[in-house]
Amino acid sequence: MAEPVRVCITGAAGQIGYSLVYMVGSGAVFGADTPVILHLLDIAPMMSVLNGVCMEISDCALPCVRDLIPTDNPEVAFKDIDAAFLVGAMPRKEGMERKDLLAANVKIFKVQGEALDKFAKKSVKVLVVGNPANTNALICAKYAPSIPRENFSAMTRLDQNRAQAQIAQRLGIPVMDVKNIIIWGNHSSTQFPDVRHASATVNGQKVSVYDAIKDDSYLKGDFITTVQKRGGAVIAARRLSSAMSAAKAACDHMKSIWQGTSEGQYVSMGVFSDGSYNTPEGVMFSFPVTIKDKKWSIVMGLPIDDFAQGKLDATAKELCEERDDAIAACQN
Ligand SMILES: NC(=O)C1=CN([C@@H]2O[C@H](COP(=O)(O)OP(=O)(O)OC[C@H]3O[C@@H](n4cnc5c(N)ncnc54)[C@H](O)[C@@H]3O)[C@@H](O)[C@H]2O)C=CC1
Ligand SMILES: O=C([O-])CC(=O)C(=O)O
Repeated sequence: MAEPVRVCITGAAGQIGYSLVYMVGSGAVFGADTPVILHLLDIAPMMSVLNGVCMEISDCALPCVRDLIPTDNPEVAFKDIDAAFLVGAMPRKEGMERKDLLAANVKIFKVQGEALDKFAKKSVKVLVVGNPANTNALICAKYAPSIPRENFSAMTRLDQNRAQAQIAQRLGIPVMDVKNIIIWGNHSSTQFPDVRHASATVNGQKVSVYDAIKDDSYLKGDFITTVQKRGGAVIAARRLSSAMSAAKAACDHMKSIWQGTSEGQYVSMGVFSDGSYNTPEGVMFSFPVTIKDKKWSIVMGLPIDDFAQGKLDATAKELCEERDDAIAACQN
């Protein structure tokens, strides 16, 4: 068996945590032959619930789980970790936008950035899930200056999965036959789910999604708004935000980092913008990326038409506003 990977999951006593701890423990992310030591962080009042989660994980008798470390102490949670899923944060309720969570959540990511800086391995890969995810990831990285900023990313994989599922359902094909849908920008209702470069395999033939769907007004209208508003639709239906699908997407995201992307395929994640595609440098912008040896590269050279450029500009503007609000909130 390989060397154990130390993995921290924050908010481990919460909704997403309940699915995520199991999925990571089952070997779905780091591989069925890789043992994991799970560092599970939550706040002090949740320790009894967290102990219950640990009892259940133990009762699952998962071969990959080498050890469980439940704690309310960030030093213990982040000590020498290789990977972190930063989930612990307040979820939104009906009627809120994700950015309404900024004031409540951003300081958590400041404190956790400082703790990662002190205690985690410098090679740690940090995935931020807690909302507003892009801006929380930016703040977390800012307060962890000794860790390369490329090691931080924000989750838009749930949006990618949602978009892929919508297209597959519309075409009546399996989800795996839809490839390379892109989520640009913020994990918010300004995100741009883009199928212009995506392909679908229909009746054994690989064609562009545009040619397969043959409905421009759907692809530029209802498709985009359905994906943008899917989180809100789940909240309206469940009275709780997406949890199982969020945990699955977090696993997909970290697995892409750990195991790389396959030839010809890209995935979307919020990463530091270097100004590519005329986006504002330094915000955490969701781009299509390929990954090799745990390092991501933005897919370059995709043509952007006027419609797409308008969408990119709108989500970029929102990210700049969130960044400014978050930096101000951290100084109070
Ligand atoms: N990026 C994405 O695609 C998605 C993001 N989310 C976000 O994920 C976050 C968590 O969602 P749920 O699990 O549904 O919420 P939840 O309320 O069920 O669980 C959150 C857990 O985090 C804990 N927590 C709070 N402050 C903490 C801290 N400082 N350190 C450690 N743990 C802390 C809470 O005690 C709680 O157990 C929310 O912000 C939600 O909006 C949810 C779905 C998708
Ligand atoms: O919508 C929410 O607040 C939770 C979330 O981020 C999602 O489901 O995409």
